[in-house]
Amino acid sequence: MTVQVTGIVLAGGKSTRMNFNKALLPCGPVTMLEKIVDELRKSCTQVIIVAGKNEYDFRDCLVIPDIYPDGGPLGGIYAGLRASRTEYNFCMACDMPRFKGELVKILALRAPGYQVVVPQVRGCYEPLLALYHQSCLSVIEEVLKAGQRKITAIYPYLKVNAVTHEEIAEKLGESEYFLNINTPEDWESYRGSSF
Ligand SMILES: Nc1nc2c(ncn2[C@@H]2O[C@H](COP(=O)(O)OP(=O)(O)OP(=O)(O)O)[C@@H](O)[C@H]2O)c(=O)[nH]1
Repeated sequence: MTVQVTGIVLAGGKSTRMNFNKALLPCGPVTMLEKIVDELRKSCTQVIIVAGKNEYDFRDCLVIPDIYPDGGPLGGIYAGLRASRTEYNFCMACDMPRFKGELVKILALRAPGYQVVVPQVRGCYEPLLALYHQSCLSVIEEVLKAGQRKITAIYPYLKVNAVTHEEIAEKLGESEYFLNINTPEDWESYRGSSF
């Protein structure tokens, strides 16, 4: 990997649709959050969990609260970047059980010269599975202060490198690394396939 990367997991959501904290859903013997942190450790120098008001007890991880209450995932990215010591940071949701740490290395190779490196799956950005440079902070702050919560609202102001799913799959193999779980139905379907 050409650049050092901090892994930032956003785990401060309300999990309203699941009606149970998604980070704590069991994936085999561990929770979904533990599974993700283990994968991030394969590629990242440090892992930060932005917990919002939730409480997590993780050794070897920095667990921090949000800075913007009700800032949503964009606010979580902001808090994570503020706490990080590396220029590039891989920010992701806590509800993506098929995530592979190798993805961070694939995106990091494409980072030099860009502020955001984001997978594009079937033409759509995956903004909660992307690299963000520290220099995004001022734009994120402006967008949050303007009351916007959509992560992609920051993209028009930044140098964004979109990496297609096909390019990623060439290196990672065909996997649903971008799958995210929101509802009990999503969870049942995921469990019905495999961990
Ligand atoms: N730190 C932080 N993370 C958040 C916040 N809101 C959402 N997230 C995280 O961002 C990711 C995507 O969140 P969503 O699935 O859109 O929202 P959610 O609140 O978790 O779930 P719903 O209430 O069902 O919409 C998840 O990993 C959440 O834990 C927030 O305000 N702060």
